[in-house]
Amino acid sequence: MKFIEQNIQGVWVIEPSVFSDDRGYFMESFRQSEFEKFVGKTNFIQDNESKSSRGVLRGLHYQTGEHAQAKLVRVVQGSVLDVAVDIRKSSPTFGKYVAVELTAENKKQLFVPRGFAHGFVVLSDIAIFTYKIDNIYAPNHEASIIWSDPTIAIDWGISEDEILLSGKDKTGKLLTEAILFE
Ligand SMILES: Cc1cn([C@H]2C[C@H](O)[C@@H](COP(=O)(O)OP(=O)(O)O[C@H]3O[C@H](C)C(=O)[C@H](O)[C@H]3O)O2)c(=O)[nH]c1=O
Repeated sequence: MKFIEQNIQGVWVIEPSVFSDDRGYFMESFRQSEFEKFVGKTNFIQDNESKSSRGVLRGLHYQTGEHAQAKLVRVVQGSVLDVAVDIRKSSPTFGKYVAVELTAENKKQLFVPRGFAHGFVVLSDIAIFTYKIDNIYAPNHEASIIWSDPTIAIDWGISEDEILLSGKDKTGKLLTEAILFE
């Protein structure tokens, strides 16, 4: 299992070791001791899964204040471009983002720390997205930043007319209006 810190401190790409044979493959998708050696103490308490079709963009989401969530995300079918945006006002990388293609083939995972907005866009016909979070779902403390925020200027890798959004995501706030982290 390889841990590669990204160009924003605290954001990690994890590449599990895959053992293939004539039956298929085996891999450890998560080992707490290894994870904590690189990323630090994290207590994941909830697993989520979503299925989406090509062009669906879920994000940019986060939970505010003490309800903030760290996420360990991966794709088990298809492929997505996954994006984590630093929205901590005091961070030297405030407003900067990491974008990584996560696919069922490359088996890459992305660790998104608390203090980040997170989202992904589906690049394959179907994508099944599964992830661990370290703080319980708090619907009254959810917030969204619009996917097309001009200050962040994310290159999603697909044309705007292909993007499918929920009603909530169509009304995400600009970074300049959003509730941020210290
Ligand atoms: C997130 C969540 C949702 N729900 C229910 C609430 C709605 O009835 C339904 C769909 O929720 P939503 O449209 O917010 O799902 P996503 O757009 O996939 O939201 C997620 O998308 C991006 C990628 C994220 O990083 C967050 O984990 C999360 O915000 O599931 C729950 O019951 N528990 C939960 O933890």
